[in-house]
Amino acid sequence: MTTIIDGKKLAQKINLQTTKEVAKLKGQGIKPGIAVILVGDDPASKMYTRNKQRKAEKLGMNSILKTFPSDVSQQVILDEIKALNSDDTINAILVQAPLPQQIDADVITSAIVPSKDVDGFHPQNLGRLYANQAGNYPVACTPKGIMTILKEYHVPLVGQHAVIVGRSILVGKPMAALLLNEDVTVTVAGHHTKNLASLTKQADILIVATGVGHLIKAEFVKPDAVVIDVGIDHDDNGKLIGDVDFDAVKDVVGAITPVPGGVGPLTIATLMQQTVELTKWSQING
Ligand SMILES: NC(=O)C1=CN([C@@H]2O[C@H](COP(=O)(O)OP(=O)(O)OC[C@H]3O[C@@H](n4cnc5c(N)ncnc54)[C@H](OP(=O)(O)O)[C@@H]3O)[C@@H](O)[C@H]2O)C=CC1
Ligand SMILES: Nc1nc(=O)c2c([nH]1)NC[C@@H]1CN(c3ccc(C(=O)N[C@@H](CCC(=O)O)C(=O)O)cc3)C=[N+]21
Repeated sequence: MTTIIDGKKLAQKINLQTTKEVAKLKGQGIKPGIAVILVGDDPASKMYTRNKQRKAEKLGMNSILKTFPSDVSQQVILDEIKALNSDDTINAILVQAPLPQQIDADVITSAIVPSKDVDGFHPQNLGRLYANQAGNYPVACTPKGIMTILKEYHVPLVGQHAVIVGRSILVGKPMAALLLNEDVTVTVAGHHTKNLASLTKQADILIVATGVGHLIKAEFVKPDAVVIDVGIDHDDNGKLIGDVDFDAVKDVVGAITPVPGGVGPLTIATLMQQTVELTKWSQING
């Protein structure tokens, strides 16, 4: 029997813990705050940022959304980040990807103070993750949420082979580091990878984050593998689909995340959880 991983249920469990943490901080006169910067008017990005805002408010946090037109200059965004960096009511800053061409994502990423970098994109935070440093620092929410899934479902990690398809700073690279830090053997594939199916078929844990709808078919997976589908795409009828052909793959593998209702809800729940963590760490570090 294939386990269909219930991301919504797990997200609710995390949100409940977050609500309790927020209440505790409230007793100390502290309210966690998150700021989201959205550039342009892509409808999907708008919807996600609105969802994040609503969730933050529901959990009792401060949430502000700063929107800018798609032709905004890089300097305007940098000035906004500077203001948020020194705003004591804001503990977490997220700049929604993708950014328009005139803005250099690397410059933006490095401008966010590492202690408010809720996406874990800042080179200092990424470096600490890759070095497997002890201590408190933020990690990209989607990979961190996937680790929560793997642990909740008691997926064996040590010595297992994970194949990650996709190598972005948002998902693939931090995912690889998190798994390496847990003694998993990791292979990372991208669009140049030869014989993708023969590679993914070797995976005990297969994590796919490409944005190519239904890239992974039944012949790409090993029986009993654990399949984590990060991708968000739409089919010809506008229906939301993942990177994995769910109906074809689900009967072959041991466990699988659906889209929707898998990784997505965990990303949002982890974002909120990490906003609270950043708030607590800022109290410790002053
Ligand atoms: N559910 C959730 O919570 C989240 C979902 N997403 C979704 O996940 C997907 C990926 O996001 P993100 O990482 O930001 O995307 P990017 O576009 O930044 O990266 C996509 C990656 O996929 C690789 N890729 C593309 N096509 C292929 C292919 N045919 N075979 C193998 N590899 C391929 C690319 O390889 P190369 O580098 O070689 O070009 C690249 O590394 C998107 O659909 C996004 O919407 C993202 C974040 C959170
Ligand atoms: N700086 C930055 N950080 C991000 O984490 C980030 C980003 N930029 N840009 C875009 C991607 C995409 N992303 C998603 C989050 C939640 C769902 C989600 O909740 N999905 C629901 C479905 C929602 C629907 O119905 O469309 C689900 O899968 O169940 C999806 C995608 C975060 N991203």
